Amino acid sequence: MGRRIFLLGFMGAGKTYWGKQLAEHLGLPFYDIDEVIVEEEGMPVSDIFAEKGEDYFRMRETEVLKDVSEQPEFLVSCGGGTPCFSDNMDWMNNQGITVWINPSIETMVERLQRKKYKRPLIQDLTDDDLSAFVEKKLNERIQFYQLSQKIITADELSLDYLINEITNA
Ligand SMILES: Nc1ncnc2c1ncn2[C@@H]1O[C@H](COP(=O)(O)OP(=O)(O)OP(=O)(O)O)[C@@H](O)[C@H]1O
Ligand SMILES: O=C(O)C1=C[C@@H](O)[C@@H](O)[C@H](O)C1
Ligand SMILES: [Mg+2]
Repeated sequence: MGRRIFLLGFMGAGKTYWGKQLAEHLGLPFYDIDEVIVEEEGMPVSDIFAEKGEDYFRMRETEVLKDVSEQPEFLVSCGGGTPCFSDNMDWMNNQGITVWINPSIETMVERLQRKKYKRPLIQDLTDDDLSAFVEKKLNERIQFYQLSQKIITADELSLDYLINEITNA
């Protein structure tokens, strides 16, 4: 089984939520790219965007991705945009198994409504605008996400199901 795993997908897909549990279960070192950047920068993602700009964040995201993939084994939870910038998607596909967590738009929107403030791209949107934004942005990003080696589309996931899917990838 591949012991170098990248979870990717849109904001609210559950990359962080499932990544932590999967890594613990599989006994793999866990890295959440957003969390590593926040720790290194000493400020939340929304402050990095506001104070240093999105381009700076994207540069740090690529650096952290490449740093963590130096490890022999890992489970990496990407940020929502990680696969869509620089050569990150090709890089990940060459380094390990890429798994796209792709629940329905409704599910992601519902989750994001509760945690908007953490995510600079959506923090100023009304709930009505959020759904249209997710649909449009997901459409732009699908070209990257769909290069994943494994695609998980079920809305109701369980740890056992995910482990089984990833083990078979
Ligand atoms: N299967 C699930 N059941 C219930 N809640 C979930 C589930 N998956 C995720 N959540 C919740 O939805 C929210 C978003 O999930 P999470 O933070 O894992 O998304 P993400 O894919 O890491 O997004 P981002 O790209 O913004 O980092 C969190 O509050 C999380 O606890
Ligand atoms: O989808 C995105 O572009 C983002 C997702 C989050 O994980 C963070 O990386 C940040 O809020 C940007
Ligand atoms: Mg996350």
